Amino acid sequence: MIGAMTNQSLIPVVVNGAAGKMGREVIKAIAQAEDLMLVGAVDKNPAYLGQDVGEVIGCGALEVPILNDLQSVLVLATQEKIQGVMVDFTHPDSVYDNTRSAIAYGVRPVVGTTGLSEAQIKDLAEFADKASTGALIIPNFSIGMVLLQQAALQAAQYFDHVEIIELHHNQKADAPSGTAIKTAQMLAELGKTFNPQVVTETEHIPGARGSKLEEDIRIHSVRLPGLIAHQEVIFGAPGQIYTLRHDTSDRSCYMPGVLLSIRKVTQLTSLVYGLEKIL
Ligand SMILES: NC(=O)C1=CN([C@@H]2O[C@H](COP(=O)(O)OP(=O)(O)OC[C@H]3O[C@@H](n4cnc5c(N)ncnc54)[C@H](OP(=O)(O)O)[C@@H]3O)[C@@H](O)[C@H]2O)C=CC1
Ligand SMILES: O=C(O)C1=N[C@H](C(=O)O)C[C@H](O)C1
Repeated sequence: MIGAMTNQSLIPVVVNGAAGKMGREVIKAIAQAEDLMLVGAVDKNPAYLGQDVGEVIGCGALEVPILNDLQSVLVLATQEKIQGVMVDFTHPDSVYDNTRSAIAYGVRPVVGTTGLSEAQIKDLAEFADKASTGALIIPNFSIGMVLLQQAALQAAQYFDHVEIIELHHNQKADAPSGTAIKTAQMLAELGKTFNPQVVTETEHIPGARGSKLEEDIRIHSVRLPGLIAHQEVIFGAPGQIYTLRHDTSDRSCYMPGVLLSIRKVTQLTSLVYGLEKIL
């Protein structure tokens, strides 16, 4: 129980991508959280410009208009007594600039948008360090995915062969998914050699064997309407297959992780990559 909180003790939050699939869920979750206060909603979709974000998402007026200028909304967040947080669920093309802007304004970013390169994450980490600003980059906010990744790390102690299949709705802009990349990176960090080649392979159609990220770990991406977000990590050994699978059936599954991240980022002074590091 959080108890009676005055406006001055609430964490001010800006949501970027507020009218999108994830942004809408995040707005609802913030509106129901007693310790958070929505101070800004940003979206580039012109259909919603100037409209009350609560009305747009169907949860009743929240007295927060959807604006399209992130910088001016970040300024609003800096006028509160407590340092603000920006939650970003926008697009791979803009997430780097959005995150840099938030750090520059002293607003702590919680980044759910995928598609940042390793170099961009490194650069943002250095920028956050210099500014002593907490920042979170979380490719997947669901607890089920953290558990899958932990199980994969355990299984990797006993299996030398592994491939990843990620399956998403066909409105997804980036491939492979941020989650699949993070999963492959976590496996690679174990420092073992995966998938020793047993024959010389020829791809008669380029891409047939998927993309290869770290340590020869292949990722295969499926895009279909009807899917939300799914991932399999498949381990193979002579005579056996061990499959780990996570299925998302509703985007509400990400909200406990998003709320936790908003609260945790206020206690950080550097950038952290991955939900598993703040649980
Ligand atoms: N970390 C996690 O757990 C999860 C991450 N994601 C990631 O989050 C991102 C968003 O996903 P989703 O909500 O499904 O996508 P949507 O396309 O449904 O929503 C994105 C919203 O952001 C708007 N937008 C795009 N660019 C900008 C910008 N530069 N400034 C402000 N608003 C912008 C879009 O407007 P318009 O429609 O006009 O383009 C749209 O309204 C993706 O990268 C996805 O992979 C998704 C689910 C979970
Ligand atoms: O676009 C999505 O939907 C999702 N994107 C994230 C990713 O790229 O990993 C997280 C989740 O898979 C849903």
